[in-house]
Amino acid sequence: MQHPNGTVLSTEHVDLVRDGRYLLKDINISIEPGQHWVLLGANGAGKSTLLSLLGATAHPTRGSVYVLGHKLGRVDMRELRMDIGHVNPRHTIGIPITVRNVVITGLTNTTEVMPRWSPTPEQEAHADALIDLLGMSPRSDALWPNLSQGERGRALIARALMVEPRLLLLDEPATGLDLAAREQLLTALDDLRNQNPSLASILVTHHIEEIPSTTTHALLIKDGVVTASGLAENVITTQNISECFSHPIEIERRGGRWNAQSRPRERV
Ligand SMILES: Nc1ncnc2c1ncn2[C@@H]1O[C@H](COP(=O)(O)OP(=O)(O)OP(=O)(O)O)[C@@H](O)[C@H]1O
Repeated sequence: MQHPNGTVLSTEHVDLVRDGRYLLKDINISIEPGQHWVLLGANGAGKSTLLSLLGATAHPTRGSVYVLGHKLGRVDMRELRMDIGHVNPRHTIGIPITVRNVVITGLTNTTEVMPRWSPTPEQEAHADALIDLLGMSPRSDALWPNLSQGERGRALIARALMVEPRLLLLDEPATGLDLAAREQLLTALDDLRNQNPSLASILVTHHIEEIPSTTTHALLIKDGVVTASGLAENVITTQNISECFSHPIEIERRGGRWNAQSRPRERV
């Protein structure tokens, strides 16, 4: 394995081509422990495609991707994925299992608790601690089909954390949440990051209001090309966001969070 303080993730001149079309072009990023990135871009910009490379679920057509010290293509991707927490709100669980068991399945990366397998008391205690961290203790025994969208989102983050990942990937975690549920989720993320100073994370969204205040860096992507990347306060600006979304948008930052408002086009 690699040095504990090493770069968590990096890409060098990465292209991803499908059916003769560039979905990603010349992507260069480097993510260190303790950094929390947001990936912003319009529909179809390439955010999920980039996340699938960074989460070791796809290979680049050209260039190199290093995840947790391993170069993709020279490592067992399945094993590598065990060290990455991946939160996908579209994760499907077809059977009625409890929140606690959903979280426990993070250890085996399965949709149900594996037959003839049971967690150790330490693993059970770890699951309970994560459920508590995400504010889900009162719903620990609730069945998955009976959970609200917001409760599911928080349960899935706890599930992703079971393997104590060094890298947490969040693909539009606030999708479908109402205002209160979104705010609870963002607070839970901020708490999680404060309690795990070496954790690195990447959050994908197209909503500026869904960026947690603990975000340190941002990457803007448009048509598969990075249009800006670096410290969040330098990247999430009126000019950069307007260019990335091809629309005049006014950006404001208040209390660590960002707001976006359409800016009327200037008359010519
Ligand atoms: N396997 C594939 N083969 C061909 N094209 C693909 C494939 N996967 C994605 N695409 C295309 O690549 C582009 C980027 O898709 P991607 O899902 O990464 O965008 P996104 O930024 O996550 O969009 P959204 O915000 O709508 O979720 C889209 O035009 C999509 O249709």
